[in-house]
Amino acid sequence: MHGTFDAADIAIRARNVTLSLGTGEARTEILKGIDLDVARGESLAILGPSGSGKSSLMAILSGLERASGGEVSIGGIDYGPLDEDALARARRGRVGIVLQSFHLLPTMTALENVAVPLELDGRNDAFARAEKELEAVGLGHRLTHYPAQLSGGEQQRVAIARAVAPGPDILFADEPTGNLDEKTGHAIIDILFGRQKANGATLIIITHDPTLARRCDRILHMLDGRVVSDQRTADIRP
Ligand SMILES: Nc1ncnc2c1ncn2[C@@H]1O[C@H](COP(=O)(O)OP(=O)(O)OP(=O)(O)O)[C@@H](O)[C@H]1O
Repeated sequence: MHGTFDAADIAIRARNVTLSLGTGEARTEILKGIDLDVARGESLAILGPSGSGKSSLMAILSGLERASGGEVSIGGIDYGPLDEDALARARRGRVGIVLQSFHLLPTMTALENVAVPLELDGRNDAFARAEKELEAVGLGHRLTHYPAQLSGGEQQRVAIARAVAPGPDILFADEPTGNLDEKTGHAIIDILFGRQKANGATLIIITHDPTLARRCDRILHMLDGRVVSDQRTADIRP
């Protein structure tokens, strides 16, 4: 396995992570023992067929969901003993997440969706910063629109602006270009990689796009709840 680093350089560490969901006969083993170290500042693409467990792994690594077994630590903090409040506090401002289903608040405008989390974090430049982030994703003209008044791709871009606005140490994105045309998709990816470089952030992207995967430092392939290959992009032949 690639990715064995000094403890201080590790952004994410997972050991024998398992996830089982459902009860009785419907109980399914979704993750079957994942071991993974991701270095600070590294970019990692997760590829694999539908249902292989990519989103489930991201949910656990980002702290949105609890593993059934094993250990997960982010930036040296062990998630296991933390209660929900402590976990939320540990993640706030340090972990940015862009999910497939955006999770925008329907009663807030695009600007408020990005600014309010910053405000809750105690930043007094929340609205100015949110406006800048929305301009960076090409939505300067949609600040006062509500999610229902935005296209899927525009909602995607609001979700990305919201995730990157606090300058997180670790950025997770689940198929960030899935709803975007090719040109907008490339622009969004440039923003994600730009942020990663500028902040020395760690970037983890689930994608079905091999070209996007190749822009990452490292590519992980999943199959049936397991990591079946883990390669540095520089070692992959063209
Ligand atoms: N709450 C649940 N109860 C039971 N099974 C679930 C639940 N959530 C997800 N699964 C199953 O877990 C497996 C992995 O799902 P996951 O969404 O992690 O896959 P994925 O690789 O991200 O797929 P995709 O590329 O389609 O998004 C799937 O077979 C899915 O049906």
